[in-house]
Amino acid sequence: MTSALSPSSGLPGTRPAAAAVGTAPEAADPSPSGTLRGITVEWPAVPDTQGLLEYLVRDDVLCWVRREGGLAGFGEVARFTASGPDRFQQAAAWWRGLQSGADIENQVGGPGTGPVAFGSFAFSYTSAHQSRLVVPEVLVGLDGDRAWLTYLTYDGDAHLSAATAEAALAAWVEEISVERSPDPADSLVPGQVSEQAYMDAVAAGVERIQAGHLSKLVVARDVVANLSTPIATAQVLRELAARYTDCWTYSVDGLIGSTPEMLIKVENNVARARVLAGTLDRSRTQNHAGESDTDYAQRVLAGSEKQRHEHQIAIDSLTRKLEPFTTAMTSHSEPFVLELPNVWHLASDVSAELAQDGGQPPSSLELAEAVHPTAAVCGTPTEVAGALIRELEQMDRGPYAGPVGWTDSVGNGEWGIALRGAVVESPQQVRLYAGCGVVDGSDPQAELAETWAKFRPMIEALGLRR
Ligand SMILES: C=C(O[C@@H]1C=C(C(=O)O)C=C[C@H]1O)C(=O)O
Repeated sequence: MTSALSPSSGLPGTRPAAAAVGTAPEAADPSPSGTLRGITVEWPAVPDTQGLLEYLVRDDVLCWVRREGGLAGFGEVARFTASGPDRFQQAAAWWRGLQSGADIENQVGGPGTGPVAFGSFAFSYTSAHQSRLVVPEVLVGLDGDRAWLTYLTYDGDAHLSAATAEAALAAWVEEISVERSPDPADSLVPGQVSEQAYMDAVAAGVERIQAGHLSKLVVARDVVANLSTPIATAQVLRELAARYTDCWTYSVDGLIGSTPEMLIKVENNVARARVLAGTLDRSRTQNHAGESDTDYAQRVLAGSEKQRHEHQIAIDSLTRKLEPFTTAMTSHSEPFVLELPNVWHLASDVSAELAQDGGQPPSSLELAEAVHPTAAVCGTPTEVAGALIRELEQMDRGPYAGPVGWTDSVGNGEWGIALRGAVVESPQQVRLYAGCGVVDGSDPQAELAETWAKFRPMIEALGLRR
């Protein structure tokens, strides 16, 4: 297990582009010097037309965006990295420590105001990948008609006001990242898990399920995009956010994507989750004459014993892990069909009142740790599935299928599951990940096809073809 801590003095606009996820963490630094100071002010200047998408202009933007709302962060005043089984607890302790000495004037209040950390956590406690929390210097937040701007600094002489916050933001967005056009020389090549290896792993998973070792397993693979010119991350994020409006578009330090699955959201003592399991590729289902798309998806997904079984396993795993933290929990009695541009999913929304243990409800980060990994991305039982994933996939998932999102200083936050995404390993190399739930009766060829449907959002946003 390792951990590293580093601050940055962060004059507005002076930091280089954020390191890609695949690179080594910055050298450990003892602690940020001085006091973290900050201000959150109302921000009436967010444009009506595209909302937060207007701020996805730099490749190093930190973001969490859905339907024009969410958070966009610039620069960096502090970061924490860790790996191993304690990565969540270490990150939570560091985050609490950072707050305890901070001097913040929060004129707005509510989730996402005051200091915010964006984060991404490795799927596995065995992963070499560094989980991280990154605290931006400037943050723009938009939630319905509430918009705010936060400016943080370790500079004891900095004047904190709406005007200086605005100037700090202006300095960051002055320099806009270049766009790129698709190039015929761009290519998509097999990653660590070839198509054949993937199908073999699915078949082996089905055998173990039939032998009674477990009831569900999620098997994933990767493909690599080799780009002839550097990726234009901001452009990719804007495309994802504009197209996948029901998803949460994320960007944390080179981990980018648009996830349809909410692991856990905490807002004022209420926790919510969106559980997905059960998938139908929309591109393969053109001919269902006489039946509407929705009826067709409803019949094939909700009407399928196999899909419902897989879905129920995923819900049970979440509710079982969430239950100890709650006083009441509700979920749809029937899953609904979530329509995305690439696929339909069977979906269930869960919401729960959080228990106030000694006056303090659990934070979003604590809950993310408690519920990760759900059966939607690992399997059931968790330990058996986790060990089998390591044995069969033979790849380090890194941050794929781990929690990605943000937390504020009072524990509100949103942690999605890092799906339908990619890791920018270098400006011209991007690794995409996708996986499928395997149960008794799963067909390796069909699961392979489903991974292509799940790669599609990133493939298209990168301007590639299969
Ligand atoms: C594992 C992924 O997706 C998960 C698996 C699903 C399934 O098998 O039906 C559906 C949604 C997600 O919970 C992925 O997108 O990589």
